[in-house]
Amino acid sequence: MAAPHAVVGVEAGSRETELPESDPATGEVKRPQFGTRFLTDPRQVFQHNAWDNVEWTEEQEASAKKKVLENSQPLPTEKQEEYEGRANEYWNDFYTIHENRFFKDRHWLFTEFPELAPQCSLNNDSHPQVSGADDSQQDSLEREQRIDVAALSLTDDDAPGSSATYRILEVGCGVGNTVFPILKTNNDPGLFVYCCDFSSTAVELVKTNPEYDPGRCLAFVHDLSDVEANYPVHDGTLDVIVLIFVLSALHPDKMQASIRRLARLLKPGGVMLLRDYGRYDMAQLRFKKGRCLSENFYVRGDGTRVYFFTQDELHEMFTEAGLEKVQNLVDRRLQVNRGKQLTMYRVWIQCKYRKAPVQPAKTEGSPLCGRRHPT
Ligand SMILES: C[S@@+](CC[C@H](N)C(=O)[O-])C[C@H]1O[C@@H](n2cnc3c(N)ncnc32)[C@H](O)[C@@H]1O
Repeated sequence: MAAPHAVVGVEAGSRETELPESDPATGEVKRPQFGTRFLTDPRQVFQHNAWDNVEWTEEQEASAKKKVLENSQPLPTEKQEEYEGRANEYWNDFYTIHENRFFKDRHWLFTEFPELAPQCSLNNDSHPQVSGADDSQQDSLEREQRIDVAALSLTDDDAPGSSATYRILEVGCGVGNTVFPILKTNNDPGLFVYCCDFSSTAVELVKTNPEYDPGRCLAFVHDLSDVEANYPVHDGTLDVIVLIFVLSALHPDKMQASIRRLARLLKPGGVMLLRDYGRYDMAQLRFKKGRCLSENFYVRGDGTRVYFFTQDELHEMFTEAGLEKVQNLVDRRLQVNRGKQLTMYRVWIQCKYRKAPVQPAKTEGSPLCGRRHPT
């Protein structure tokens, strides 16, 4: 399909100015389900807010590549080190400014990732809106934070989630855009949701949310790229690990080890779910000179960083961690601001990779005729 209009730029890395209304943390726009509206007649482009599965022309791809190349001079090492060393402080500042005002009701979570609520039918009206914390919640937060989560004894039967039968971990949970819909939608009594972020401000916002239920959920501060740090779960015990727009925030050199570390936590048959930025997404093409840290890795104006993946890169990372592909797709969307007659080409990648289920133990011959089973 030919591009009906050029991508219209706003300030590089600015989340708030993306159009139409989008999530400041990820740039995604609310929509009920993916892949259902196709633009067959370019003259119709301003009839809807978004179009699915938009095909890029060769010229469009070449022009995106050129734009990225022109803008690929990396910042000096000292700057790079500063952004790496203070990464969580920049995210703390982000959440201090935005708090949880941008809570988004992500209905697509359960259509794209039914593993988040396998036994439950989706009630689209049931998701909560987030409001601020009161003083008593703040007090209980402070009490809870005195517990060092990583130091919890994993052999302790009272450890959070120890008796659960379905365990989900969300890494880089932010203010809970995924966690709270899961808690609301998945009413399996055996469910327990662990969630972490390296921004203590974000974790505080999760814990002070009125929907936070310590009987069903544990939020804790954790740096995904610190592969030596303990998680409050045993290896081989998680059913699902969720990574939504978080891997892209890590330094590319740290991604592989982080995925390998997470893969250890999955039980056989468990899945890792990812949705993240794809190569040549509008957000990448908007970055101006002086924002590139390394190939396809940039720093935004607020100090937070973002990488733009290809499907192959993610495939390699997951398979190197011992996982097998269930899904690896690219979601190309054309977002439209009808009022301003602007078009924006978005590229996201969605992956599901599974840890191999345990193979049933081989028996020697048939029990009926085997010598090991005498009657
Ligand atoms: C773009 S936001 C996405 C937040 C959330 N997943 C969502 O979709 O709303 C990226 C999140 O990853 C977190 N993050 C970045 N690097 C991290 C790391 N090394 N360990 C844990 N969390 C990290 C940030 O604090 C931020 O909350």
